[in-house]
Amino acid sequence: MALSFAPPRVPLSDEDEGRAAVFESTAADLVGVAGSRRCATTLHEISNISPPAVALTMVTERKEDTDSRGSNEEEGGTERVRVYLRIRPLMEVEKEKGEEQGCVSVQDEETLLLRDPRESFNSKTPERGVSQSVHKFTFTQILGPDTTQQEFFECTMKENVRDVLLGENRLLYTYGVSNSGKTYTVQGTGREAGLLPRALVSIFGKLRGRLYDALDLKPFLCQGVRRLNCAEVRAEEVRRDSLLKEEEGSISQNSRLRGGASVSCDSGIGGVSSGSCITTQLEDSDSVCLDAEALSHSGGERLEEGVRFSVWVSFFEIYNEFLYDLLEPPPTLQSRKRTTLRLSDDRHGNPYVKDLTWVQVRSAEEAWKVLRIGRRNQSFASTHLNQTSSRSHSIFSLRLLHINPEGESGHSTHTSELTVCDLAGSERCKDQRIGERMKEANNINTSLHTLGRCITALRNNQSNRSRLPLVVPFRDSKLTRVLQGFFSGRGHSCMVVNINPCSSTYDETLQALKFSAIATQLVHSPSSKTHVAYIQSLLRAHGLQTNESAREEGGECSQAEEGDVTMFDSEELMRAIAVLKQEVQRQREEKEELEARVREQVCSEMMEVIARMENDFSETLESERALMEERYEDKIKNLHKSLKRFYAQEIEDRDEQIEQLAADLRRSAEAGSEASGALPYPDTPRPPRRQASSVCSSSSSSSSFSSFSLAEELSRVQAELDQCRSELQEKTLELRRYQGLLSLPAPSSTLTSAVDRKLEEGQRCLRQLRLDLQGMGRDLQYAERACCHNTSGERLRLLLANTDSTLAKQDQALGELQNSLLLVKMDLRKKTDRLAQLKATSPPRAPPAPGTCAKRGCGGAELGGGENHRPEKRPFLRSPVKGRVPPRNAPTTPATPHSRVLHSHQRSPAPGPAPHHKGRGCVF
Ligand SMILES: Nc1ncnc2c1ncn2[C@@H]1O[C@H](COP(=O)(O)OP(=O)(O)OP(=O)(O)O)[C@@H](O)[C@H]1O
Repeated sequence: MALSFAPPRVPLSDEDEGRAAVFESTAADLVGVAGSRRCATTLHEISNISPPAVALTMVTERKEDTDSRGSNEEEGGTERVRVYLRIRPLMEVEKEKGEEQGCVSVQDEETLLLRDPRESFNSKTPERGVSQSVHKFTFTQILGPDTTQQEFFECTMKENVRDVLLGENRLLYTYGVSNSGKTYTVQGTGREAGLLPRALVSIFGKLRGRLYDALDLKPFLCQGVRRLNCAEVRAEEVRRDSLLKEEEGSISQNSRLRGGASVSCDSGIGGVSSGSCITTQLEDSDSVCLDAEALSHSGGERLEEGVRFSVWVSFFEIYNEFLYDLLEPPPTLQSRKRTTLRLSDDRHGNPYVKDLTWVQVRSAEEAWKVLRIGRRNQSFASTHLNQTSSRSHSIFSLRLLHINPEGESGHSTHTSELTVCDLAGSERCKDQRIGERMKEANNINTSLHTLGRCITALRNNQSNRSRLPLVVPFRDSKLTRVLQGFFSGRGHSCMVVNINPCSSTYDETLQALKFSAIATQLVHSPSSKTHVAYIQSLLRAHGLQTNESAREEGGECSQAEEGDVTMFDSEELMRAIAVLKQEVQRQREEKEELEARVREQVCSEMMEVIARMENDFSETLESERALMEERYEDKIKNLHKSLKRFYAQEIEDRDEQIEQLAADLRRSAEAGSEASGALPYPDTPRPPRRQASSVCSSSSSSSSFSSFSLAEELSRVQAELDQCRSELQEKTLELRRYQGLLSLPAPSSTLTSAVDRKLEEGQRCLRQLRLDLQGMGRDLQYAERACCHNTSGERLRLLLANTDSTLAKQDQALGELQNSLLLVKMDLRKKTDRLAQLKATSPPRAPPAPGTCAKRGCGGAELGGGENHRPEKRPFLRSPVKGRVPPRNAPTTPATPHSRVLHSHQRSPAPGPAPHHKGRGCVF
């Protein structure tokens, strides 16, 4: 087994450290809570109001005191609970069993490392997914297996003894797994006396010559009873009994146990003889060897002159949640049942054991004998872990009565107490197979668990002062009730954790250490004495004077610093309560104000944060928007470019077509001029206007009317117009030919002039049409631009309306043109009639010369002939909008292509190939 204070002899190799996780189960980091600024501030505030009560009836060497406490003193005067760890050595038997697996190693004086052994429950059920883990614990001090009892006493108990002599209350309790050495630590064996006998020797060594004569105690008790609590009153009774029956037995007159049991105290053996080592022989098999001289002179404190002491001891156990007085005689055969004791609260609310026997002792030996008697009555049993396992929690208490018979205010008293608690060892219930042992184990574990809960709750209350304090479950077990006072400000506690390094009890050891890790975080509760000074200062601050302060002013020595609230009479207490209520009210108001301020600040900060967030958000949005805009600009540009390209191509194609048509036109015109008798109608088939407009209408019925269809329509219209123009030109030429052929009489010249007028009108209309077409071209370009820049339907609709109106105008112009042509036709018919009349009246003419239009009846004979009389049967010019000339009396309805589509529910004719017009026989 490797255990030392130097760097651990079983160090973790690099490899190990890499593999094994270290769980810091200690409060090393949280220890700061104890000395945290908040805690320190709180206590500092209290100490401002109420300066710490200066001790007692003793003059102490404070410097040394402070030095010796060293780092345990936290800032602000708060002291951390001291937790010592003692590791017992492995026994030979245990070594033979292979219990030594190096699971316990000491890193330094304060740090312990536990590494899971192979067979431990912890390694089988990995914690946080780590199969083998190392646990780290920190303690006030770690004492290894080589530590002697004397060293351990010096380290742990000596300070407690000094404090008790100074008038403080102290508790030392041992905690650990069964068979870990708790009883050995407290009581010791053979020459290895434990803490308790050493403490007794130390105390009595200090009190040598200062013990109060028991017979003289009576007047003091009468005077000082006001200052004693119930337990002390009980002690007084014991004392009285003892005095009344002093002649009984061989026990010395002031050493009598209640209930008849007596301790035979042979002063010849037990006397504290100066100088050498003494041995108190209690039983043949048991002896304790103490260096009394060394112990009695080990402290640096100096007792105050004139103060005398009276020492009382008690010893009881908590077995299966029942309290038994260990100084009571064991049950006889007749009365097998042990008497149980009850717990009560004194008038200050402090629990005490009712009817407990207190024995006044005058020497360490007497006290030790009392302890040994009690130990005889204690419950021990053999378990699988320990041959003499304690089955109960045993509590040994020593009370010091500080008496100052020559004090200025008469007999002043003060009580201090040293309690040493040897807790029963925790163990696994399943290991106990006997019913009684199992029950004991259950009760032991339950009470230890409650102790753990109390310490955890205390720790939480100390570390989270802003929250509502948790209820500390002291009442859940007898053990915690008995020890309650030491955790609530009546005194300080100190814990000794015992462990054995056996691997078989590793899991229990780990649990015990985890519990102790919580205890290391505890801070001692402020002394209840400070309440007295606090109340006094409060009353003084409110201009109220207590009797105590009046006495002080009268030159009397104050006892307030030593006393508790009982030193105030009821009136003073009522005043103090009223003042405290006011104080509570004031603090509540302050708190509310503070809360309101904090809320306001939080609100304003939140608003700022929200405003900042809003700004950031809007900036982000803005940048996003700019980015999007940029992106869409690019997209629009690209679209614009591609549209431009597309329409440029379209326009190019159209221009080509126009050029082609123009070329065709020129060719046909040339052909027409060459062959004057040729038919005046062009052969080029032309899609009917109506169909074109229907196609246009059908395309316009689509909601996504595109400019492409407009362009198509436009090109189609343009083609038609070109065709019309060419036909018109042809007809004009034909007319001129007719004019040339006819030598009209004078009255006919008026007719021809009218025809000319009409023709001019037709030409004007054509010009107008051309202009409209140009306008449409412009609109088309504008539409293209609109498509590139703004594709909104509204603008398209506007363009469409413009185009429609242009088309309507065009239709109208065409209609007018048609009318004009009809008039021309009528005139021509009249002319023909006139010619026929003229022919009939005039002499026959010579046959027409070759080359004239005999084929088409251009000659006079033909003109009057019936078979070739087609001109009057057919229209002179096909209407570009077939059937679109409304009847004269037809109602005026919107007739634009777009409006037709919008206002009509008739299906548009399906777009198809333009019907081929068969010659000039087409009827409009
Ligand atoms: N520091 C030590 N040095 C030598 N032996 C020790 C030490 N500590 C304990 N032992 C021995 O270990 C054995 C068990 O010790 P002890 O009875 O004190 O354990 P325990 O914790 O009180 O057990 P239980 O809780 O069951 O009562 C005893 O034989 C004791 O002498």
